[in-house]
Amino acid sequence: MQSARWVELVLRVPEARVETVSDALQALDALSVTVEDADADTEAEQALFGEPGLPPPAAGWRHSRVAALFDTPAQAREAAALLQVQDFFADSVIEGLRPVADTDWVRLTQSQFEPVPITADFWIVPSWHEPPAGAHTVIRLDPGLAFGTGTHPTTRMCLRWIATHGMAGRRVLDYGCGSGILAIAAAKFGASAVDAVDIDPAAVAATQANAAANAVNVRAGLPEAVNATYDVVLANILATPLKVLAPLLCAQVASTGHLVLAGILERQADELRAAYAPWVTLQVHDAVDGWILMTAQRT
Ligand SMILES: C[S@@+](CC[C@H](N)C(=O)[O-])C[C@H]1O[C@@H](n2cnc3c(N)ncnc32)[C@H](O)[C@@H]1O
Repeated sequence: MQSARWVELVLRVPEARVETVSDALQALDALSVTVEDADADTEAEQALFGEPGLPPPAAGWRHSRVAALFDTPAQAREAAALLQVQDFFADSVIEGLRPVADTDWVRLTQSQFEPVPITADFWIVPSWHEPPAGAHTVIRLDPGLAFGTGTHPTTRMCLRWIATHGMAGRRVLDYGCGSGILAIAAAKFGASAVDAVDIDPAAVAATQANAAANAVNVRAGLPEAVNATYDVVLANILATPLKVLAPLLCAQVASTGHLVLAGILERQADELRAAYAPWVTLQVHDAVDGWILMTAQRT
């Protein structure tokens, strides 16, 4: 059994008061203050993020659960008593105190990232795990700043496509590379040259580091760096940017080359097909958890 190391004071606070209450908790010597959606997983839950390029539907949650960490229960109770007599606290509620165990945070985080199977013998394996028996192709990847640890269905579908479509000798472009996972997979499966680009410089740096850690050759850079055509162009972004990028991505697919698109929801298949129709005929190749993989081959 782990003993309680700290205590958390938990409050329910309306949107307009979150900043004031958080500031007051800091002033009352809280070690940390965290804010989450108090209505999460209920009918009252509201999305805060819109589609890319569109404004968010709301600036903040209607009600927040504010949790302030204190060293001792006495400090937490004293903070609660002081807050309760403030005018700005009138429409907030004290939900209670809860003990916080002294956890091994590194181990806890690591335990949430297990090896991910893509096919029977192709696995994504965090550096602190031994590769499973029978894993002939392994990408070593730790959760980091960039998207793409192999756990998201869109990434897994792209990886499965790469693993089952013979990359040997092919020139591959990973457009929107994130962690570089697709580029690294293409290189591991024998691609002769792999370029990876992203608008986010942190993703470019992550791709370079991850490629080096996996001992593969990937040329990573910003999108402006691309001026060639490829046998395979992979882009796991989202439907809206994919539609905008249609002419550019199609221009990068060589004759008889493949275009592989992910980040698309099932209901968006027709819009994507229409956006790419002037150049290629997209087809749904795979589907996982409401996401689809769309592919096309240039003639
Ligand atoms: C969903 S992540 C995919 C990462 C990785 N390729 C994977 O499959 O897991 C999308 C990436 O595309 C990048 N991105 C978004 N819009 C882009 C654009 N217009 N041009 C290039 N990269 C873009 C983002 O910065 C992000 O790293």
